Amino acid sequence: MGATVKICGLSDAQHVKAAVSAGARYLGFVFFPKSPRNVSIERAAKLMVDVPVGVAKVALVVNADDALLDRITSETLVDMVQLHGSESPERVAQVKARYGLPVMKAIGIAGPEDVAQIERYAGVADQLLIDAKAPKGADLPGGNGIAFDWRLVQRKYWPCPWMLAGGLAPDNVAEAIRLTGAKQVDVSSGVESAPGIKDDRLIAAFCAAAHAAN
Ligand SMILES: O=C(O)c1ccccc1NCC(=O)[C@H](O)[C@H](O)COP(=O)(O)O
Repeated sequence: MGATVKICGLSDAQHVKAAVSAGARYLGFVFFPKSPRNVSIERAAKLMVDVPVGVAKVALVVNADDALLDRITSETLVDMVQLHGSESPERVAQVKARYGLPVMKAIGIAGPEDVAQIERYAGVADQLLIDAKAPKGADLPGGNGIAFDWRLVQRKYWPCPWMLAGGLAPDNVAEAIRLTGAKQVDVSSGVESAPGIKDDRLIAAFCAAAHAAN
């Protein structure tokens, strides 16, 4: 059966092409200046033009205000917004209403108390990104290459689609899918040769492993 793949943190045409060729169905573009994967709106706009129909272009933001989202949504061909900060369920609803785009809300998981938070968003977000919680004091709220205990979300049911993320890589994604039952997976660091530098071969290997998993 296999899982659908999102490759996050793309910032150049070569790796966009590699992700599309490998069969990724979501491409993430990070608009967060502290990130090594940050892209300008102008650059993202150019990268999104050549993405084929059927592959979703996801704009990742962290506690973004309307001014930033107004620019991203009007100047690029973005298909979905990923909220990766401490946005409330009300903010998720506002973003959906204002831009008419589907919203994916990221939830950081470290323990059972975080899993309980998922319920607050499951009725309002179009998708959930169930990710590892960033360590205290980390510069980035995501993209840290850290896994959480997958048993915390094993065979859970939520009333909206969800994606598993956090520390996934070509050599552990099949096991993560098997254990959690995830139908969608997201990766950033695990397909990089250095922070922010994607690797075509790792992208292909990750997609192949996720697609073959059951
Ligand atoms: O990737 C980033 O640099 C980033 C920066 C700020 C907020 C979120 C970020 N990434 C979020 C993602 O969707 C990552 O793909 C996800 O956290 C998994 O990352 P990784 O563990 O590195 O595969």
